[in-house]
Amino acid sequence: MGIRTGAQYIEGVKSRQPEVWLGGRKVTDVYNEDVFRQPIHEIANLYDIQNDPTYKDEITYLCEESGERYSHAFKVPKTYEDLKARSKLFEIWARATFGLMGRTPDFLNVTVTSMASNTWFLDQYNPEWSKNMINYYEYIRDHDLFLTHAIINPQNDRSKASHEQEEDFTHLGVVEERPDGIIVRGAKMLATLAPITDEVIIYSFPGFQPGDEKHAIAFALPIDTPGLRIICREPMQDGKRSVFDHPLASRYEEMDALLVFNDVFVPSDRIFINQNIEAANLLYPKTGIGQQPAHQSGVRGLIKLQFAAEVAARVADSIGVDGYLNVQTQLGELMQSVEAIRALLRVAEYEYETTSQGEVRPAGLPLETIRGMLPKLYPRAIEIIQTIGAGGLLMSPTGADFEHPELRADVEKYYVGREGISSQDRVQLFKLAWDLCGEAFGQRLLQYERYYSGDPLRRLGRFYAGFKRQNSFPLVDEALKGSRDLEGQPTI
Ligand SMILES: Cc1cc2nc3c(=O)[nH]c(=O)nc-3n(C[C@H](O)[C@H](O)[C@H](O)COP(=O)(O)OP(=O)(O)OC[C@H]3O[C@@H](n4cnc5c(N)ncnc54)[C@H](O)[C@@H]3O)c2cc1C
Repeated sequence: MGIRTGAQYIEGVKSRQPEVWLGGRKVTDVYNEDVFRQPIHEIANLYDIQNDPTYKDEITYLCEESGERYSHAFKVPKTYEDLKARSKLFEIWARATFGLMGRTPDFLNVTVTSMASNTWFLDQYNPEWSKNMINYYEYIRDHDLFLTHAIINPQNDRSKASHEQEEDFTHLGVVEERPDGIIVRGAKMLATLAPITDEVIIYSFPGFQPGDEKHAIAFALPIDTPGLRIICREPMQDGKRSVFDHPLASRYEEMDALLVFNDVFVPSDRIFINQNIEAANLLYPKTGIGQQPAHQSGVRGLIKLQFAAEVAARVADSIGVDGYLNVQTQLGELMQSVEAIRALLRVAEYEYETTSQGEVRPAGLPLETIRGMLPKLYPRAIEIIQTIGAGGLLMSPTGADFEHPELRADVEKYYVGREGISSQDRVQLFKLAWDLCGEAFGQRLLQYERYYSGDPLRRLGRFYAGFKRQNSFPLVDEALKGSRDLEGQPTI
């Protein structure tokens, strides 16, 4: 089939009935649920963009083998040009949501592509798993499917391994093996956008310990598989708020969910790892699924940071405070943050690495540096918007106030900005800023940037340990050599 349109994606959503729970109620019609409707249309827009003649050739490619056109997210990069083409896809899609939707289809499409192009890894354990992975990649590529993933165990007792949790199968695991598959029970988190996706893929961050065998699994299923329950977090908006009052929250809410598997059957051909601790722990580091999707996260994160920086600058300008040195230094700091991330991305792409299989990956060090820096730079950007907008962020009237004949003159007079900025312009801008920096919606966006790719603290610790393994700090050796006399003896 090749690339889908937005209408085809929506058709898919309408054709399914996943078990979705929202605020204590079972959702019977996902498409017509207020909270999901707009996000569904935002995702549909992405599929339409890839069919738009302006972008089509840039962000999709024609596969010589099948004669079909696929998204660049499904292409295994073999050259620098392939990486750049993929980067363009990430950028165009991220711009369409201002980087505010993190788990757009490209993220997991790249992840599965990376797993499938490194099946040498699964081959070592079981060639069937490897074959399943390749077939699954082809299936989601050919049908252009949208996946969610849940790779974290629920946050119960983090000081204990999966098999040590108070109750058996709190963490997802295999309860029964059958000739044609496995039955799984337990929970996994944190599946962003799950209710409006086509499929779910389950794998794990490394961390399984001896005794965790039954939990060490990886597989994929249709999102409406019987027994799979999706428990949504409390929505950040009700889906009915006006676009004028909540220009971002009303459009880009990415629902997050806990997945509960109530004795769910996983057919043999959808199993990628079955009860193998070593394979489950090494899948992440060995198959490039840290590095390749981090390319998408880096590009998307850059757009989001750039958006926040622009909002801060426009807020400052609109009320005439960007001539003050303290405001200028905050805005300057933000612009430099954006430039730093942009530069890191370019280095990651330019200094790409080629695997022994000939797959090209953006360089790991600069990508991981982005992952380390964004959890600090993005919250700082939000703090700067809060500081510059100050009390005005809380003072905006509503769209209904503008429309009321008795109030109209007041709201048009008392909410104007600097000369040339009308009341409505200023209020709209401040509402946009408040969605980003004040609303629960904005707080989730911040939490996303901190945690979307795991705990940033432990990542940073691992980054240093890895750096030390590969670097011997030769400059210090060189400097120490200088403190020796001409015969090479240490000087005192
Ligand atoms: C908005 C959002 C969207 C997300 N979307 C997805 C998604 O689509 N799919 C998905 O699979 N995941 C998703 N994630 C989950 C994300 O992967 C996890 O939040 C992340 O891995 C951190 O795990 P945790 O939240 O369970 O925190 P925990 O691991 O429980 O950490 C809690 C605290 O304890 C500390 N801590 C815990 N264990 C240790 C330890 N061993 N050593 C030292 N300190 C420790 C941490 O530093 C942290 O301060 C999302 C997260 C967020 C916030």
